[in-house]
Amino acid sequence: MTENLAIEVRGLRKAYGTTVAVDGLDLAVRRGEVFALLGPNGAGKTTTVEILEGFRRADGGEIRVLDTDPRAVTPAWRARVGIVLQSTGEFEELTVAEVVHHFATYYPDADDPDKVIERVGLTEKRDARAEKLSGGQKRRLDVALGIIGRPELLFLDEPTTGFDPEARRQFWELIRDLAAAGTTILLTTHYLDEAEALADRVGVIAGGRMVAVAAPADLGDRRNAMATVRWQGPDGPRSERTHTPTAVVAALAERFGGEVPGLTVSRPTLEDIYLSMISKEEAE
Ligand SMILES: Nc1ncnc2c1ncn2[C@@H]1O[C@H](COP(=O)(O)OP(=O)(O)OP(=O)(O)O)[C@@H](O)[C@H]1O
Repeated sequence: MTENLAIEVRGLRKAYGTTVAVDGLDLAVRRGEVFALLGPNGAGKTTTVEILEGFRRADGGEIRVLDTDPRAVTPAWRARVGIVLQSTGEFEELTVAEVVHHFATYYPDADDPDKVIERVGLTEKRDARAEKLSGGQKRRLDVALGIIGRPELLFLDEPTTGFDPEARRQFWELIRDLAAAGTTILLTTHYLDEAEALADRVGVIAGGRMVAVAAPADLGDRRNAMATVRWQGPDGPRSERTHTPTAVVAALAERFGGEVPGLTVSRPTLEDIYLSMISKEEAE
């Protein structure tokens, strides 16, 4: 398998009874990359991620995670991988500081627990019991537990669900810091702006298969998608879809003899592209 890949998967398959959750999925995540998995509810994202984490057994396929098949993992491999699941909450009685200090003892080269508590923005809550935390604060604690072992590879399953906008921005900064320090990150998210803000590449899963992989700016040939030019005409709002928005704007500027009233130029957002991709897949 290829050396510079943190994750390499070919032909992954997993069924639950007659439900085929993952149906021949391929995935390659480079070392040091932030990779976001997108896909509708039930597409197979969590199943895939949990197989990569060694928590579920695949029915078939070749899988390498940090050069190891997760069907045969060792404690040494576990220590190199950080995991933030969709929900935890087994440590309700302990304080934030106690939980994080406790988890630090599991790892050979753990980070400083107080530093980690600060990084996730829980310093003010360090002595609060986990059961007293708000939903978003619990999620931050989950993230602290995912990164306390200084993982080479971090899995984040819908990490910012329940975060307020400020907490989300802080979390994004944390992810950028981790990525800048060389951590490979695989995240699943339903927030397209999050994928766009964080991911080097996104992979779209539909019906248990990978249907597209690209940088967010390139997904679905987005860079070359038609632009829409809008402006305020004498009789009301006007718009024109075009591959050459600059030429349209130049012509408008000439026609108006200067500033064009209400001028905007827009291209499809990542969400627009994603939704059209998914509806095409569902139609097939
Ligand atoms: N433990 C299980 N037993 C039976 N079926 C399951 C189980 N886990 C998942 N499935 C089914 O497998 C399919 C894929 O589910 P999965 O949780 O992997 O999707 P997902 O992409 O993570 O969805 P979401 O965005 O809702 O989290 C779904 O049809 C789901 O109902």
